[in-house]
Amino acid sequence: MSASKETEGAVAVITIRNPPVNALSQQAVESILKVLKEVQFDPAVKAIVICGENGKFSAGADIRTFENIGQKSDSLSHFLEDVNSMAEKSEKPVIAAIEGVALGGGLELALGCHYRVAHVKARLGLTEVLLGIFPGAGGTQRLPRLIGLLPALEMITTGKIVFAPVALKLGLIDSVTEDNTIKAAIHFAQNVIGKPLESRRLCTKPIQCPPNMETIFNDSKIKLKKLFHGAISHQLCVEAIRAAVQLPFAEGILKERELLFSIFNSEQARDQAKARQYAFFAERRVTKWTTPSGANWKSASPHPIGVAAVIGLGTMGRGIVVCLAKAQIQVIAVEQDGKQLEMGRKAVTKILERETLTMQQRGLALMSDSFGSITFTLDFNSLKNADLVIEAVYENMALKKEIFKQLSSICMPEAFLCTNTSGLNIDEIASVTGRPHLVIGTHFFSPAHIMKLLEVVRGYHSSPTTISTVINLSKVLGKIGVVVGNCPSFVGNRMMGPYLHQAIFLLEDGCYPEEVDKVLEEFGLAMGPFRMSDLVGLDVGWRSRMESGLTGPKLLPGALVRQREGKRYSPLPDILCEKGRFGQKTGRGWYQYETVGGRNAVPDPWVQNFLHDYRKAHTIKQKPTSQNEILEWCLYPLINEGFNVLEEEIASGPEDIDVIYNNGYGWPRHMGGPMFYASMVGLPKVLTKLEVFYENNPDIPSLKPSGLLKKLVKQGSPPLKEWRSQLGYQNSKL
Ligand SMILES: CC/C=C\CC(=O)SCCNC(=O)CCNC(=O)[C@H](O)C(C)(C)COP(=O)(O)OP(=O)(O)OC[C@H]1O[C@@H](n2cnc3c(N)ncnc32)[C@H](O)[C@@H]1OP(=O)(O)O
Repeated sequence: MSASKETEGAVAVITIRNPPVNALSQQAVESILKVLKEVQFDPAVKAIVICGENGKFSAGADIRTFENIGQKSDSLSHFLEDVNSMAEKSEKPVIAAIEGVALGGGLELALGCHYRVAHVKARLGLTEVLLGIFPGAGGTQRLPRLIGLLPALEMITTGKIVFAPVALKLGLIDSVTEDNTIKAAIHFAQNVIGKPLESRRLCTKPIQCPPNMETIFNDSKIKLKKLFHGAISHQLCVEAIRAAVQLPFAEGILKERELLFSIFNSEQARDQAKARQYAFFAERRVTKWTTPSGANWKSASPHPIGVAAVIGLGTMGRGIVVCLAKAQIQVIAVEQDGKQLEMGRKAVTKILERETLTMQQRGLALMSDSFGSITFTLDFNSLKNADLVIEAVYENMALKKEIFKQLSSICMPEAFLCTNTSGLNIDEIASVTGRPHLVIGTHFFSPAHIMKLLEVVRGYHSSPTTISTVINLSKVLGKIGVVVGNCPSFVGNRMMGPYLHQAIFLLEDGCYPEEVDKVLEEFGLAMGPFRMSDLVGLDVGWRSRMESGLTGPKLLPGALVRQREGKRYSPLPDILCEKGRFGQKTGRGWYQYETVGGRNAVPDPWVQNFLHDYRKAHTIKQKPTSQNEILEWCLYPLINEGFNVLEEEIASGPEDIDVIYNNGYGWPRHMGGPMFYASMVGLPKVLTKLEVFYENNPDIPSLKPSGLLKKLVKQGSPPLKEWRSQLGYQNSKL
């Protein structure tokens, strides 16, 4: 953890060294300061280049030291600003040579330099806000001065990362190179020796501001509130940028400091920051997967995938083809019906065209000159060339088994066979093949080319190599793969079950869909349960309930309307489906939409009358329900199911569940994930509430508190990072 200096003629090169990403720890910053001072006073040095070791400039402050949030990151920013200020005031030109990443404090350091030279593949951003804080080392004051108010406002308030070509257009950097960045920066430095530096010092630069600034700031705050719900740091960013506009630089720096300090002084803001930082490390933690049998990420090496095949070109299949092609993997896309194949081809081509445009706008055209080639075919035999096959036909066990039987005989003996299912039994599918160890579940989320989550479902026989290969593939696809066990609905959807039932019971008891959705959306969920159900399609669950005899022709005669096998049951969604109200796809569901396929959910008087009549018919008394009761009634059973999932070793740790919810189910990151949220609320409180709920509703089994939750409370509610040790994964070799 140090910074070192070498000289190249009259140019001193300071290299930041703190593997793996040259994070700016206190020690690293001290070291940079020391070397920077040294070269200032060395008469042989006429210019200074600052770079990072191993192709990475710096990923910003060392987040590992933030655990003590309130002291460390706050003082670290002040300290880093001292370095930035020293570089800025230097009488010798200082050039940042940016390779890999310049993020957070890393970019703030580069902003303190007089010039910035970056490699074409470098990524730059002030990402602090995504960790619940904001740039506190001059970033909010310097960036608007460099690139203008509006682009700076966007970058700082959203944590947006830009690639070097875009950074060049924005004026964030001065030069882009495809060659050796440090050499290019040294060359650049030699050319600017002796040139006046005053105009290069951002602290002296005025900000170009549009006349309607107040409107811009207010609109920005409203937009951020919608986008990030109750997240405080985004709002504070706007205030800091307002200070940059209204105050001289030195006073702006003080205001930035004061606002950053206010985060550490507010319990809510501090909790949000902790949640976001936890979410960051949870995503890294899940890559170090482990299984109950003791296999883990270290015990197997992934196989590279050159050719992948996708069977079925419905919505999911098309999305999967797109993400494989974008990762430059050669794709064989198979359909059994000519018309479907043609529709699939057109849809994939259209998505890829859109993606190309987006990439060009993000300045990525240079890097993605080609997608992986795609062969669209009706010929199943072409699958013999694939290293890995992803079956993505609709959810029907008989059909999937038929396909896997064929795959077993057509594919190379070492080819991996994946099934894209949201809940079917992986072992049953694997059982028809001669290679169950190479069979695994890959639960993609819709739209598959956009959603980051991939639930990787290990079957009983899935080998560590198979798991490792698919986890590696998820990374290649830019996704986060989370290894889960094989049980009905796996982790995410299984936990959704009790949550959705609870929400529907609220409608029986007197609430309306929009009321329930509002509470959960204000909590921060991307969509409330009813808007989400309308988006997914109410018919999906209806079909599965008909299949399992809960409703429809298979329902046993004499079954009570609101009970199944002694458990509370609500027929409300079944009735909606019987009336053709499937959600957005039919223009009517829990809400009404302007058109079939419309997205703008409007409360529907028909639903309100229908609920009113239903309650009357079943003599249900309308109970007043507070916002807090709605929240606890819906979220605590979801969390409880999370504890069951952990106890049954379906998820290997709370982080796995939280990563699934943050990336697949629109859980607000500033709440960390459902298990983190439970730990913040306090396990005794969650348990007590569940006990009361269950006592009053013994016909709802999902309210019965999980054994693991009770055990943890009995043990004095240890912190979340210790829960894993209470699970059955003791034989893990981590
Ligand atoms: C000085 C105070 C002022 C400013 C405040 C800040 O700067 S806050 C920090 C802002 N920085 C960021 O938000 C960057 C966070 N990191 C990333 O986005 C990615 O890690 C990155 C740098 C793009 C690299 O991604 P990649 O996929 O290549 O690797 P991975 O994410 O697995 O990271 C590798 C290991 O490095 C650890 N790590 C990454 N960034 C930091 C960091 N800033 N501080 C500490 N550690 C960091 C990461 O946890 C991985 O560790 P491992 O033990 O291997 O899991």
